[in-house]
Amino acid sequence: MEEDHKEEHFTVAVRVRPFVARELEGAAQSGWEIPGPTSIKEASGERMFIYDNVFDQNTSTQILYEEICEKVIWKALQGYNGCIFCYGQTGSGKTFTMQGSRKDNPGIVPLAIDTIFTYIQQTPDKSFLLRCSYLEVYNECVNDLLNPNLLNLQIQEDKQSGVKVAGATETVCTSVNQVNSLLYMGETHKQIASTNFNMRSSRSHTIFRMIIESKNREYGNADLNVATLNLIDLAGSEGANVHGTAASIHRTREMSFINKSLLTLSTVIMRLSDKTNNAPIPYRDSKLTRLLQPSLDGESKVVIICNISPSLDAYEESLSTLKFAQRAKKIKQVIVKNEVIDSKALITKYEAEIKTLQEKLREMEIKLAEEAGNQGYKEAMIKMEMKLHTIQEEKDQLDSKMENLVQEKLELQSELERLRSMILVSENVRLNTESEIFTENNSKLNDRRRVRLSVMRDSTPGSRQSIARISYKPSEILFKSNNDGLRKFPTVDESKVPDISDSGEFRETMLLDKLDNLKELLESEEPLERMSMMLTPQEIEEARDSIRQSDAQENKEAPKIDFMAIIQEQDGLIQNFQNIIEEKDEQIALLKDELELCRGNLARIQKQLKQMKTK
Ligand SMILES: Nc1ncnc2c1ncn2[C@@H]1O[C@H](COP(=O)(O)OP(=O)(O)OP(=O)(O)O)[C@@H](O)[C@H]1O
Repeated sequence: MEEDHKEEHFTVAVRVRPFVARELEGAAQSGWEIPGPTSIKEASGERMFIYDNVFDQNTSTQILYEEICEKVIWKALQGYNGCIFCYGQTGSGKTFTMQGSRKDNPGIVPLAIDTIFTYIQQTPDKSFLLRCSYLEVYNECVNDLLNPNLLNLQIQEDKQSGVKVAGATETVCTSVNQVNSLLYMGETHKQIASTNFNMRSSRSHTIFRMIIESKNREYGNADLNVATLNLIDLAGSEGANVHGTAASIHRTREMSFINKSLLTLSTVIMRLSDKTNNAPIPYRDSKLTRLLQPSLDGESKVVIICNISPSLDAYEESLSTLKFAQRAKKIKQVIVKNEVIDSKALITKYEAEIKTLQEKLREMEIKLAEEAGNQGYKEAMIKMEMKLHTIQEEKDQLDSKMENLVQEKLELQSELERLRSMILVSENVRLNTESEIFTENNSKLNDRRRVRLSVMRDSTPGSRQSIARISYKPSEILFKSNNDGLRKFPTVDESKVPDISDSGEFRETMLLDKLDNLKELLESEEPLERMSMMLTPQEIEEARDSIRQSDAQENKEAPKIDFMAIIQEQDGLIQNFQNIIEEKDEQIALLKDELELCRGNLARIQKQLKQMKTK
């Protein structure tokens, strides 16, 4: 059940009716003044009372209803119990306020019926069930006003449905007219009698009860609310001397029951207003308070309208009513909403709640998926950027490797060119070698060649490649050694040296002549001395050493040079270079493929990244 603490739920109002004809016939002296909308004061004294509302003689029931009653009806339509009752001495205007005159001054009951049906009409998303009963408590008996045969009905109580009148007629009403018919029928069965103060005095407490069931159409029986609205017209209290001697025993008995029940009501109200008193509240002391218990002990929105006569003649009764209202004013009420605990309705309600929760869950799942998607997207971006970076690095490395390979290839090609030029030199040598082999009769030339080779060998020990590195200059012969750079020997008169570009045997003869001359020069001391102008002392010494070594070698049998082997070795070397170049070419081709792949990946990843960033 849902509690509602926000509003004041126990409203106490005072209504002062106008003077009636009977009173106007007399002095019609006013006993009360109404200084403001919430206060009432003794006309001839200083006593003043404050309530939630004080309505003067000129206030219509319609205004009173709208001010304090309509909200109770609205609450009942939302599932909160409501109770409106009129309290006051006989002839003070209770019935006028509660029932009114149907045409000119409708009372609270018809106005409430109008409100209920108008609301039902204007609320298509809800369905309602309205059940009406009309009861009276007369001489401590509960009678059914809708069925005069149902008298002295039993009040039953259980935790589930609260206080109920067993067997009371409950008529399902579907229209205003139907309810009005019921009211009319009930009033015909009411205990009415003539009193000194009222020609048609209600001798019973009447309770018009409407049970309003409402449910939201969408959820079936879920959210089924049931509210009980009690609209009570109490019998008027009377003083013992009211009927005077004319009062019959029957009327005295009536009066006794009325006063007793009103006294009990007054006690209950007093106890409810005094929270310091923990004694049980005497609801059971009267049928009226038993029936009103659910409304009074905190389950209903309650409005008490205390009706008084304006006349000074009724001062004591009016004062008594105002005191009762003062006690009631102290009651603090917290109301609760009644929801049906029917298992079927509960299942439907839980199903509706599950459905709502499932929808919420689905919404959350979608949200989470979107967030996860965003997260995944971010992670994918980071991964791709890292991959892009790695591929970029790989590409740079491949570029640099490729550059190195191309450089190596160029160097190799250059070396190959040089080797090829060597071949040319070797071929020349081969030609000479062949002439050496096949021209046996040219012994002088043969001797000279032997000498030349000997000199060359001595000058470049252990290196046959150095032979290929011999270079000719007009003024000197240079022997380039792998180990110690150049050894320089001066030639004879430069002007007489023929142009070495001349080919053939002449060039070789000239060279051999130069060598012969050099040898001769080196063999004598004198020429060496003369050569000192041209050579440094160290060079002269080196030349002498060379001659000595040469002499020593001359004594031995000069080894025969295998020119074919040298040439073959050169050819092998060239072949090796060619192989290496081919290998490099293959590597370059592979690298090119890899680079192409890298470029493709790079472009793809960059495109993906661009797409992701534009999302
Ligand atoms: N506000 C009012 N304006 C005009 N007439 C009123 C008003 N209140 C009451 N009356 C008239 O006063 C008379 C007594 O009113 P009513 O019958 O409602 O008193 P009551 O408190 O119900 O009395 P009882 O307890 O004896 O039934 C009626 O004639 C009624 O028309």
